[in-house]
Amino acid sequence: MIKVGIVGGTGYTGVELLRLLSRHPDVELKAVTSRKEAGMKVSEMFPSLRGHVEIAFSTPEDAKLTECDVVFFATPHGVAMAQARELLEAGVKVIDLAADFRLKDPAEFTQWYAMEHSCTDLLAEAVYGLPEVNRAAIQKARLIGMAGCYPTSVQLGLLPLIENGLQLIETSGIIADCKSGVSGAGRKAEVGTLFAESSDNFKAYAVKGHRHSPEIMQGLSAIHGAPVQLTFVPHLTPMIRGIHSTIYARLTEAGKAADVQKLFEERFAAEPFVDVMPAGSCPETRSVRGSNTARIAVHRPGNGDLLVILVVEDNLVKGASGQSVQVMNLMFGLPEQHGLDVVPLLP
Ligand SMILES: NC(=O)C1=CN([C@@H]2O[C@H](COP(=O)(O)OP(=O)(O)OC[C@H]3O[C@@H](n4cnc5c(N)ncnc54)[C@H](OP(=O)(O)O)[C@@H]3O)[C@@H](O)[C@H]2O)C=CC1
Ligand SMILES: CC(=O)N[C@@H](CCC(=O)OP(=O)(O)O)C(=O)O
Repeated sequence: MIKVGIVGGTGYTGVELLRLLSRHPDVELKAVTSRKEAGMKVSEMFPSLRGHVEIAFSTPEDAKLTECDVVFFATPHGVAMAQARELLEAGVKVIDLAADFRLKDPAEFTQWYAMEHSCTDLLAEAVYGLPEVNRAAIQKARLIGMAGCYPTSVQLGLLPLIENGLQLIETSGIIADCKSGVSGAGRKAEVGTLFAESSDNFKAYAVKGHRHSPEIMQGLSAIHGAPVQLTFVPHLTPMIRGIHSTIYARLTEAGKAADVQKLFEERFAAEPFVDVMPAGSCPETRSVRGSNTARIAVHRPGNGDLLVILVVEDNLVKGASGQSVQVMNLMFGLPEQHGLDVVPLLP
């Protein structure tokens, strides 16, 4: 059994990890932390886990994390980088759901996250947690910086078109118009996520620049092998879960001649968690709710030169906790689907 620790078990991604790992056949939950709720039984705080999770929250200091095989950080940015070195030195694998190990350039990290990076020497070793791109490296890794929620959807939507230098779309001027449910902002109290503020309302935010822009461009440029430029605009929608990304890209002459539907179907045919929908489809966020699946549809309106790619995912599952369980499975040589065989919840 893999001994698992979770730092930050009271947040939305933490409780989602608990939900998934409690059904995982190869996992033993050793420690779940909360500074505020230490001592309380997990199932007392989250009755949905009664009968599934028996342990109580402990403080990060009392949690005996060095006795685990792997520790997930479901914490705000800046927490994992303070503890990663000690855990790695104790032989514990680290999976950070926050952004501490996503950006390779520490100056860029400081620019977007307004804090110094405290272990820049680990940045080169850290592997970006997006299995459809980095599967082989993840299998060998001991430190993972999980892909962000929006960046997962945008990179999956563009992957088949630009991989390994492919020139099927113009690699500058791409637009990613993305919408997220409110759980994307986390469980902490904030005015913007109050019911009266976020329900019956719809708005863009961070239009001037969102911290996922550099992550998306770093990832796409690595996939392409040359710079990729994109404008990313996030929106807050009155849903609880879900991300819907609409990506606009201009086809090159080679792209106009290609069968893009077939290209997507073939690229993702062997991927357990990416579903390419039939031509003409419009995927809905509720078709992936609670599951680790991303669904993609490709359109070419009016047979023109603009490609429109639609991607939906559950921000808390494929966008965070589910994908990190997928990554854990790869790191421990387990079947990728273990613990993730969940049918989406309707309505
Ligand atoms: N929500 C989403 O859709 C996604 C979130 N993420 C990322 O995952 C991380 C967690 O997000 P989310 O679950 O939404 O956040 P929440 O705000 O819901 O939860 C944060 C958790 O971290 C704990 N925590 C806060 N500060 C510290 C600290 N200094 N040391 C130890 N524990 C701490 C909190 O518990 P306590 O204060 O009691 O210790 C709480 O359990 C974030 O970095 C986020 O960016 C990634 C993808 C998607
Ligand atoms: C709706 C909402 O507020 N979403 C968050 C993104 C989700 C998140 O927490 O960020 P990571 O994926 O980087 O970990 C935001 O825009 O800041």
